[in-house]
Amino acid sequence: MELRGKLLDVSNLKVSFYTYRGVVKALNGVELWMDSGERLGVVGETGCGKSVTSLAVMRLIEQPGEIQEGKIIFNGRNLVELSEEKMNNIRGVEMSMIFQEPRSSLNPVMKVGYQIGEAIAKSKKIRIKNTYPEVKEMLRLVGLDAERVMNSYPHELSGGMSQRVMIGMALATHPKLLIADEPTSALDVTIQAQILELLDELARKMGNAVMLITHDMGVVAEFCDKVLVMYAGNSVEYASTVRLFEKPLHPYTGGLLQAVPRVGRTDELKAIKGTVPDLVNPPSGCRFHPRCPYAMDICKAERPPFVEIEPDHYVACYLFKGKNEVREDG
Ligand SMILES: Nc1ncnc2c1ncn2[C@@H]1O[C@H](COP(=O)(O)OP(=O)(O)OP(=O)(O)O)[C@@H](O)[C@H]1O
Repeated sequence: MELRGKLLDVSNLKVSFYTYRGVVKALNGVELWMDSGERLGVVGETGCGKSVTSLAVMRLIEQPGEIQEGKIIFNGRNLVELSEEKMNNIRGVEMSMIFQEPRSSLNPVMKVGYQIGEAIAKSKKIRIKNTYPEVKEMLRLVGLDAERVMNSYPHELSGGMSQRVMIGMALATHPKLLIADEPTSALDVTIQAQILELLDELARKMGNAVMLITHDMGVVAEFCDKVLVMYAGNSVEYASTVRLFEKPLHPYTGGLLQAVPRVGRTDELKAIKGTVPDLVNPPSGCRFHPRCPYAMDICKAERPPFVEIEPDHYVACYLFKGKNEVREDG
């Protein structure tokens, strides 16, 4: 099988959660890929499966959830098939993750320096006390007063400082991939910009790829090379950021972009009509069809495949076939 991304290539990823309400079919065949050093933005409305996708890539889906099908090829290995022991040597070493709530990922009763030291010790198989010079350097790199922060407990740090610590911890092992799940959503607006700038600078310096999960298209425009748009557990559009903003093809992407506020814009923001579907009983065929102004009979019957419409521009929509646009009323 030819890989679409040299670093990461996720295909037909299906994840379900077995709840008292029924089976939540959260991911319904997600397609996603990345090259080394690339930044991919993953966007879509709440509940579309962005977080579940990133957790699945880290193999962190827990009960009642389960990866049911698909491949996650990372650096030449299919993570779906790896033992937990092997996965443990990859997680936090070759790929790391940062979350929206930095403090919830830090251990409240351990000093920050020790926690970063632990991460480095694991990846280098050395003792924690031998990691301190590196810990200090990392804290300096993320713009913190190393001496002070090393000896602090998480509750002594502000939200922005904690996120800096998390970034330092995630990058201390020089991972090939950093997954950032809404890393700035819980922070003040001014701090958000600083954290993004820091991520940008460090990823550039260290050359790691970044998967950025966000609902903010402005952040995507600024930070990402490529964008994946998800809807109700499916990949619906993938393109370079420039191309996606210039020529969105999927009706859902069009709606998402129209919902972005822009300076100087006087027309009313058009949110996408309708609501996200219940994933216990998702719509048949294309899960977007009940909200789509262009829905045809086939959209209700069959799930559209994710196909390349023009070089490096993929869409899952029956309005487009191969390289010819066939939308008639758009
Ligand atoms: N532990 C769980 N148990 C049951 N359902 C879950 C669980 N975790 C996620 N889901 C379901 O999986 C779907 C995808 O959720 P996910 O958190 O990935 O969405 P998201 O796109 O990241 O949303 P948000 O932007 O709100 O973070 C949702 O329908 C959600 O309810």
